[in-house]
Order: sequence, then structure tokens, then C-alpha cells
Amino acid sequence: MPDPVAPDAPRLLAALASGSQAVVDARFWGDGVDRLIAALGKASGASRVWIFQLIELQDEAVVQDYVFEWAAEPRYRQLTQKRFRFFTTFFDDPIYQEMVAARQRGEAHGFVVEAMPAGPLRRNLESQAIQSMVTVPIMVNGTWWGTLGIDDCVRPLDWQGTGLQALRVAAELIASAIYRQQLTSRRRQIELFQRVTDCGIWEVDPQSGATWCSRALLRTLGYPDDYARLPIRRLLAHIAREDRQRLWQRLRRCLCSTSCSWRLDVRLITERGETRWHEIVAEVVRGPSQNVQSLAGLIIDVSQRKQGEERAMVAAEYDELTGTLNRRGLWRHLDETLVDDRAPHHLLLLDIDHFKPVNDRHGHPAGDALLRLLAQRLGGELRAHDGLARLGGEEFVIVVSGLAQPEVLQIAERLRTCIANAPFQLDATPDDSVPLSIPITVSLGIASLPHGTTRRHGHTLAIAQADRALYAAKDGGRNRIVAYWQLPSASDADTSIVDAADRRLSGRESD
Ligand SMILES: Nc1nc2c(ncn2[C@@H]2O[C@H](COP(=O)(O)OP(=O)(O)OP(=O)(O)O)[C@@H](O)[C@H]2O)c(=O)[nH]1
Repeated sequence: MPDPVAPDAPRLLAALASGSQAVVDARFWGDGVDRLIAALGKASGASRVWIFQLIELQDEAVVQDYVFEWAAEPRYRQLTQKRFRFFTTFFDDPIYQEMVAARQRGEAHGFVVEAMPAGPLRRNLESQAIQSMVTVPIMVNGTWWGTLGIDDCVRPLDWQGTGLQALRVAAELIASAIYRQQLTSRRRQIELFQRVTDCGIWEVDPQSGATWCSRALLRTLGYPDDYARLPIRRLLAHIAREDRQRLWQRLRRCLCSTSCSWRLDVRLITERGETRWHEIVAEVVRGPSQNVQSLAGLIIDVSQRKQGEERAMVAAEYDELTGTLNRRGLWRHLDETLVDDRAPHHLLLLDIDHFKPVNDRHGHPAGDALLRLLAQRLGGELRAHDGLARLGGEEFVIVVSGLAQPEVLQIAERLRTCIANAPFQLDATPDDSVPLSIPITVSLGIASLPHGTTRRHGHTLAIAQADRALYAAKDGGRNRIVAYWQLPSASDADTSIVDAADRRLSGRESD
């Protein structure tokens, strides 16, 4: 066996210098690596320089891919050979298994094949006509990413000393190029993700109150991309006042509990002063003693979704013909209004007198137009927070709060007269070629919304009592008001009428 020769160290160091410049200058990191390994190959006089990337480390084998190569002559080329595409090497040789374990620790190996103990590894190298080999692991961010290797198929090269140190530096250079490339591609992914999803990224340090916001979020809020400090209070000032309280509550609840994530819709005030709905998605990172170490997440522009939800809510809770609340909307309005259990609440049931002849004489479209005008006129007489709903047909419900019985009777009287005193002016319809003036009257039944019962029962009872009062008003000649408490048979315990009202409210009774 000829004596091993050492590679020419000064030439290797010069190659390292020119190669490292190439790595720094290259627009695409792979081009720089190609030039570095070519410089190393030429300076060492070796047959081949290669880089394997680690794909998967298994219990019994390692899967790698051949990703870079420089060859002194075409006959030394292996990169294009199919057998090196995602190839698996089994640990059937303990020397190889130990080598893989050492690579994970960042250790290099140099060996002359003829001096190796017999076994699968030596046979493998001999089958490739390799006389000597050196391998240096490429450690990216402390983890074995792949291996830089040099094969000599002509001489036994001895890679100790300066030669090996030069290769270690080369592996470091390659690792930093890979790391830079990983960071760039991660930044690109984040930017793309933000552009596509209209979202920003944020992080809060609960100890110091310091925040970090992604560029997109800073831009949305009107700060420069590289804005240095944005204290949490300043960040929260961009949340609409009505939502800030909810957000604080959620933050406090999360800090006191063991929950790890939450979501909340808030209105965000953008740099242009626009208010846009955003969804905050938060993830809590806790330490070993459950203490909150950081709070981070996304803030996603959901204004389009909110508009859709609002449109759906309007469609679900408002009457298509008149624009007033429908039955479902009335239930929600009652639920919200009756939260204040101390104020008196009253329910007025209003029904057009002899509406059928209007339809019969002028046609359904004229009847519809009249219902629309009636709703407008009633709305004009009511306060913004009074509820106006169409139960169906020509029957409306009005909910008034905070007024005593005499005042409620006055309101009902005002509604009755404002309708009876001025006929409704209708445009010409297919049935009537001239504009119409239709006088109508309405009858009203009034009931108090009872306190101290379950909501559902209270609503139903009030509707039933108002219905009974309305029936009395119709019976008494129409165009009049009757309050349930004025009826001789009035009794809060009268539940026989509730079932009928229940049917009416849940729409089981035909309109
Ligand atoms: N144009 C129109 N008519 C409706 C609508 N819903 C119900 N109606 C009509 O309203 C009329 C209600 O008639 P009735 O229940 O007999 O009551 P009325 O004629 O108003 O008589 P009283 O209530 O007893 O004073 C019927 O002709 C229904 O067809 C609607 O959405 N549009």
C-alpha cells in the first residue's frame, strides 16, 4: 500500500477563501456551494467532492439524497445515478452505524480504504473504487443536516491537520448558506401567508408588556415597518373602545386559567381611521409551573365574513316585506330588552281593521305597499330602541320599555290616530292605473310583560294577553285600544290562552 499523502494545505486554504467569497456573493445559495466544492476539489486534487442531505434517520438505516457534486473527470460522476436518489443505507456494519452516530455529534472522519477492517462499508467503498475518503457533517443550527465528503479514487489521501480544518470551515460556510436560505424562505412564506390571508402576527411578553408585530400588522396600524417599540397599551388603543373591555376580560381570564388558546372578534381601527372587524387568534405558551411565558398569535381581517354574517342575520331576523323585525327578531329583541328586569315593559299587538277588503278591491300588491307604508309610519312614531315586528299578515307587535301604563296607553293612542287621521297614498299598481288614497284604521291590544317568570313563558303570556285585549278591541267596534288589565276577566294566572299564543309565535298557526 503506498504511503498516504497529505493534501496541499496552502492551496486548500486559498480555495476556501475564494469559495467562501462565492458563497457570500451567490444570488442562489446553491451556485455558491457548487463553486466552493469545485475549488476544494481542484485544490485537493481529489476525484470527487459530494454533499448528501439527510432525509430521514431511522432505527435500522439512514435515508439520504445526493444533492451536490464536483467531479475531476466525467467518469467519477455519481450524482446522476439513480441509485443515489433518496438512497437508504442500512446499519449492517457497526462501523457505519458508529459513524452516523458521530456525525450527529458533528464529528468528522477520514480513512484510507485499504486500512479499514473488512466488512460491508469497506466492500461498498471498494465497489466504487474509492481509495480514501473524508467526511465532515454539515450542522445547521446545531442539527445534522447532511455531509460534505471528498473521495479519492487514485491516491490514499491523509486528511488530518490543516486539510481537515479547512474542510470543517467549508462545512460551516455551507451550513450558514443553508440557514440563510431557510430564513429567507420562511420570511417569504410568512409574507405570502399574510398577503393571502389578510392577517398580521403579534407577540406579547406578559412580564414586560413589550410587543412584537409583523410588518403587515404595523403597516395596518400606521407604524413604520421597523418600528422599535409598541407597548401593549398603545397596541390596545387600536381596538375599538366597545371591544377593549371584552379583550381585557379575555386576557385576564386566560392568564388566570390553564387554557392554551382562544379567539375573539374585535373592531380594529386602522391607520386610515377605518374600523374593520378582525379575529384575534391567541396561543399561550406556559412554563413548567404553568406561568405564562408568552402570548402570541394572529390577527385576521374578517370584515368580509362579518358583512356576510350581518346580511345573514338581517335575512333571518327581519321581515322581507316591511323591513321590521320578524318573529325570530322579536324573540331576540325581547330577550335583550328584558335583561333589565326592573323596568316596566309592555307589548302592543296592532292589527289592521278590515284589511281583507283592501286586498280584494285593489289587489295584493297594493296590500303589500300599504303594509310597507304602515310599518314606516309606525317606525316614525316610535323611539329608536322600541321594537317593531311584523308577526305575519297584517299584525304587528310593538315593545315599549321604561314607561308606566298611562304613558303606554298614550303611545297606543298616538299610533292609532296617526293611522286613522291620514289615508295612505299608494302609487298606481297593475290593478289600479291611478294613485290611490286608502284610509285605514287599526285596533290595538296591550299587555304588560310579566316579571319573575321564565323569559319564554313571560313572552308567550304577554302575547296571549295582548291578543285577548286585541280581540276585545275588534269586538268592541275596531279602531280602538284595549289593555289586558282593563278587561274584567284579566288574570295573570290565566294560562289557558298561552298555548294559542305559543302556536302563533312559533308560526305553527297559519297567518
Ligand atoms: N297584501 C297582503 N295581504 C296579506 C298579507 N298577509 C295576510 N294578508 C291578508 O290580510 C287579510 C287578513 O284578513 P282577516 O284576517 O280576515 O282580517 P281583516 O280583513 O283585517 O279583518 P279584521 O282583522 O277582523 O278587522 C287577508 O286577506 C290576508 O290575505 C301580506 O303579506 N300581504
